[in-house]
Amino acid sequence: MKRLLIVEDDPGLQSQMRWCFSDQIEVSVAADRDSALAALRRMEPQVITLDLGLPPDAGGASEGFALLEEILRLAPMTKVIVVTGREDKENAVKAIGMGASDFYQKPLDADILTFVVNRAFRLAELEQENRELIGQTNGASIKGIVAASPEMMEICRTIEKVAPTDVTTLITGETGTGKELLARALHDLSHRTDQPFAAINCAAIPENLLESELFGFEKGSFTGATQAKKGKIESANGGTLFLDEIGDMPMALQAKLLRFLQERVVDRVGSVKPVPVDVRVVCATHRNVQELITQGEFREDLYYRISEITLDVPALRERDGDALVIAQSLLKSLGKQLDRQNLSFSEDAVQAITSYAWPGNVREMINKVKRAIIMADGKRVSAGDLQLSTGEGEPVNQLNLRQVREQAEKQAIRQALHCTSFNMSQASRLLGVTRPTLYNLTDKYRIETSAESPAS
Ligand SMILES: Nc1ncnc2c1ncn2[C@@H]1O[C@H](COP(=O)(O)OP(=O)(O)OP(=O)(O)O)[C@@H](O)[C@H]1O
Repeated sequence: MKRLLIVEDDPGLQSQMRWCFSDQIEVSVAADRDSALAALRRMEPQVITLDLGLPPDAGGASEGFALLEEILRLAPMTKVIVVTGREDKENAVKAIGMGASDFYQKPLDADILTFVVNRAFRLAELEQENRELIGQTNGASIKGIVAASPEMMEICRTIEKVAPTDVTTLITGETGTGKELLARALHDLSHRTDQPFAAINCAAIPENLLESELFGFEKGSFTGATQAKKGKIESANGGTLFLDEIGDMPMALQAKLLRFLQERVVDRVGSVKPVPVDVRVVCATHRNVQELITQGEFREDLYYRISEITLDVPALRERDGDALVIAQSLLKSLGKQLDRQNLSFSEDAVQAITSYAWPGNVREMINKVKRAIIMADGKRVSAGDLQLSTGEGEPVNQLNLRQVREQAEKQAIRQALHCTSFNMSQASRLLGVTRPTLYNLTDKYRIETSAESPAS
């Protein structure tokens, strides 16, 4: 059923708008922020029309913007159409920038309003279908990337599309989220795969050495330069150059890098003869580049050059289901390396892995799992071995009770399956449901029912 929420404080307009929609659409009306949020939680509308001028700031737009932000935080998939006055173009543009999907200008025109709302419903429907399709494809198909979440599936699919092209790609995300791994995947899946992949960490090399590391130098160009040396860019010729922590590159070098990206020639330090180089450039940073630009620490023109495509890698805690599949995969691979095979996680470990926030992401997980493999007594790895507490996760920022219940159900099912080594009969007994019910639930939540890691 299509569900529309109209947020409008003018009773006359409320009823006029209501009349525009057929019986096929369930319409609710809210006149202020609190009742709009209550309706959002209760009915989960796919589309909301939002008058920006709400009380107590009916003449301005501050209350409308605050509500828009809150709606998109709680239910980011909602299509919000902002309603503004005829002269209010600036606010409409600002709202679109914040994530509203469309805008509509008063006075009311029933035909245009129905058209805009129907278009938003269609968009919501297509996005939902797309999410379902992504959910049906199992696991990440890219070698070395373990993932189960729709977020990472989408990233893998983008990587597959982008890899064969030469577009300069910027990968952003917290430390340890797998940015370098994805950069390597871009290289491996490209026609450059047999050529070099040269990586350089711009934050790890002192400023005065970075230039010669990147661009190389000629013999005698500075004290100690007893012979000429190729830089990283040249050594990546034919292949891929990975510039890690690009946000930390000093301003002076940013200018030189920009010149290289525009002209595709390298000027070695101390040389007057530019060398042509053919590389595909992939950059990564954990820093907020927009902020760096505002603070004058990063060149805006360079940003546009390096971000022809941007991949935002979500933190591990934001990826539904990834923590457990990655932990399982690490237990297997690191267990083999450390000669402690056939280990499994205990129930409290599974619980702790799914509820911990993983601030250091996969890198932190690698350290914790490695430690746990060494510390575990017997065949079971406990939450204590992982140095994790077994406290319950707080259901913060959840939309409503249904969402909290679904998260809890998914977590309990995954836990039961892992604890019983994917024996459906035992898992269903553990959960107090019948086997068919468990199958229905694993289908509903698209939970893996075999021990096979969904991707590797
Ligand atoms: N989805 C994943 N599946 C398997 N291993 C992963 C995954 N994501 C990250 N890793 C592993 O975690 C470690 C950290 O990943 P990586 O170095 O790519 O992160 P990063 O985002 O580049 O980190 P930093 O910003 O600190 O450089 C690597 O050993 C990588 O192989």
